[in-house]
Amino acid sequence: MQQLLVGERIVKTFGAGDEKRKVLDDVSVEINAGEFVAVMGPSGSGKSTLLFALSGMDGVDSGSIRFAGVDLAQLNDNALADMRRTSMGFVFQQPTLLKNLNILDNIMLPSLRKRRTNRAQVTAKAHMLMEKTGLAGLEKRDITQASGGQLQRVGICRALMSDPQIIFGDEPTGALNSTAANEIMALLGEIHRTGTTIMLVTHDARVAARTERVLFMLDGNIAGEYRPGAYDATRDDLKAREEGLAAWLAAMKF
Ligand SMILES: Nc1ncnc2c1ncn2[C@@H]1O[C@H](COP(=O)(O)OP(=O)(O)OP(=O)(O)O)[C@@H](O)[C@H]1O
Repeated sequence: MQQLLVGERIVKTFGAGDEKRKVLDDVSVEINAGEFVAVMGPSGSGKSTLLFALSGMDGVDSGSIRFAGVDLAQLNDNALADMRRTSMGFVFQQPTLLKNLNILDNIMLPSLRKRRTNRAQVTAKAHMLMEKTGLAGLEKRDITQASGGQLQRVGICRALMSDPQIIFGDEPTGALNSTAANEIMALLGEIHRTGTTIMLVTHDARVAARTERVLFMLDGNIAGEYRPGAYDATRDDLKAREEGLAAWLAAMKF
């Protein structure tokens, strides 16, 4: 399989003097094109920091990050922002949406900010994504009137507008009840099946069990990895995957 994202010997510290803390401590990681990866680990182990570093949202002290063969350190701020906008999608625990815009406009907004935008094409694409993600009919709905699961779908549609090669998710199901979380994971599974690479930080073993590879972070490094199996798991073997992952996490003392 072809590598899409490669982090080598990443070190990242926060603070200074006595407060100085190495949050990423010589982390190396490779993500292949088309993979579905979860990052788990105790609170404060560096999961979000790793995600931010790999996506170029935050700089690192040392080490290298290559995305699609491009060393992020070689890009200036504009080129890096461009790469994030065109090739990466981001889904957070709570999507940052504008309250004075309806669902459709929230999905379209980042795409309309780009130069040389064809509004009709952007609108058609937003409608297509809303259809695919079960939001059809809610175009004009005020976002204050949408459920948590619907808002997360809006965030996912927005992330998909640029046809990203990779989607980074930081606890994308963290604010949802289990039904909505399952629906969002099913949706991410469908997106993955179309070839999009996905990397999710999650505390939820049921979420991680639906991915192909689970990285376990401890004290700023990857302490181990587990493969629940190929993604196209049936409902029947999901339970077995969850049990297998739970046993592995217990062995990792999580
Ligand atoms: N901007 C920052 N400035 C200072 N310290 C930070 C900053 N961002 C993160 N940290 C610290 O780095 C450590 C790792 O944070 P990070 O958010 O990566 O952990 P995490 O594993 O994602 O945790 P959680 O599961 O609680 O979200 C924590 O101790 C955190 O307080």
